[in-house]
Amino acid sequence: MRHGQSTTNAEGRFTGWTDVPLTPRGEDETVRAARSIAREGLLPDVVHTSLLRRSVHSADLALGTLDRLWIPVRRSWRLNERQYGALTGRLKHEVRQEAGPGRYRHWRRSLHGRPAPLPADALARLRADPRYAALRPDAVPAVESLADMITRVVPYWTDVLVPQLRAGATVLVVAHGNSLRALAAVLDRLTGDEAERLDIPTGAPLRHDFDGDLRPLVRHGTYLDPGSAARADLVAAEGH
Ligand SMILES: O=C(O)[C@@H](CO)OP(=O)(O)O
Repeated sequence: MRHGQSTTNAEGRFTGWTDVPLTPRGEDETVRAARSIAREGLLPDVVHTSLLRRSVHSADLALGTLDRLWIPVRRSWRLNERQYGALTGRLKHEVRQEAGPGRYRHWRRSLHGRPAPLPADALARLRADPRYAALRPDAVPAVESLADMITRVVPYWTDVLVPQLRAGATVLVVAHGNSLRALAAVLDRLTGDEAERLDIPTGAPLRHDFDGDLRPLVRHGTYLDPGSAARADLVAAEGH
């Protein structure tokens, strides 16, 4: 599940690694999402979040609603949102207007598109953030493409999520639009075109069941709430 709506989502800004809170609507989305998880009988045995508060808080709200605040939690920078570099904090509609629809789409959704990097002072501040202290400084990126994100997410899938799934656990990942696109690219074995067309709405649980070889039974998974596909189209249209 992607976190609930954040303050910068509501403003229509690129967010990336900026640590912004949820809006009241985002909190509400997350509680509703947890209710659909409960209706589906999918009580998680373990939860994973990024190091950003919109993911952490969404997971807490969901687990609180499910009365599962006690389950093991693992947080990782590998699940953080994509580093959007110089686009961080910018209004999407302004960027689209300045750069044109083709470049905007290339930067936002293509496999290899990378905008300009984060300015040096902003990168230095991020690298000094105590939450990234255990990382090699160059692991905190100045900008990332979706392909870079896939490289970042693969070890988490292989070393952390796969062993839990193999052990039969129901695993809840509460992360971000682009870290979840990267995870979907890995587990659904998406082509570049498919990854480019994938948009993930906030607070919409997406269910994946796997066979013994960890291949998804339903490619692309199934949204618990049937209205989620229409909400994904709204994400695609952001900035238009
Ligand atoms: O701003 C961001 O970090 C992401 C998610 O909110 O935006 P986009 O959907 O445009 O990749």
